[in-house]
Amino acid sequence: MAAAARRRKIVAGNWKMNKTVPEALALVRELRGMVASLGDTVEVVLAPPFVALQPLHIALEGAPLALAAQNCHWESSGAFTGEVSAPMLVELGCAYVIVGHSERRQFFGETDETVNKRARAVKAAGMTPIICVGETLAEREANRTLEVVERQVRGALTGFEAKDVAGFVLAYEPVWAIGTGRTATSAQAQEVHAAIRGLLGRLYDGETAGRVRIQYGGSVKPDNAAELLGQPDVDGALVGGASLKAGDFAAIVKAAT
Ligand SMILES: O=C(CO)COP(=O)(O)O
Repeated sequence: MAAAARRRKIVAGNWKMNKTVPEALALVRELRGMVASLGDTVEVVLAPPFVALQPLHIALEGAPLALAAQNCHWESSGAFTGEVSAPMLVELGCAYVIVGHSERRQFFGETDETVNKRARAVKAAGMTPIICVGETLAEREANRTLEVVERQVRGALTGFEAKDVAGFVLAYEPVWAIGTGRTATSAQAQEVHAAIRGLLGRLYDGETAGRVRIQYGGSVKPDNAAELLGQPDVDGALVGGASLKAGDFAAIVKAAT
């Protein structure tokens, strides 16, 4: 597809609930040099825990590494003990916010509706949502993968216009591949990515569908990244475990160049 050439690959490290602030700073010190030497053909994003955002924002000044938060609330302020809002994250230098990660859907009651509300708050604050979708093993085995993923994409994008969506990042993360070492094959990933892009074409238009970047996530490692990232509709990776080691993460970024 001609549009693929216009999509700059995006590799993001989702650190989940890992790394204290000193550990986060140490990892970034190692990563900075490794990633800088790879040029700017790939956009590189780090999603540390909330508490490390401010220190990393300072540490990353001038570095070609963007920051993402792992979640945010949909209200901009108020009586929501323990929550963090989108305007607060902008202040800390976040360009992206991950919304709807399967761990949040599984453990924290996230629904298609709340994912949509969070994505709206992210957009309203001037950041870009990285919207996660993906089926469970039971859903895949019941041949419901595309139905589930399409429902999640439609739900997350409710109320958005084409001009908003064109800049969004979606992440296809099959739940059975997350943290299991069991990666989707490149063919399985490409099938779902192409289906998502087809849906975007139906919901909006071909131009918009051609611009949305769709990451794959789920046990992406240095030894499988090139194969996955070589698929025509795979525009990057959302990396969990392997993003906690500078050498592994840099190798995955390199595979995207
Ligand atoms: O959930 C993920 C990224 O958001 C993937 O995690 P792993 O790379 O550890 O499988």
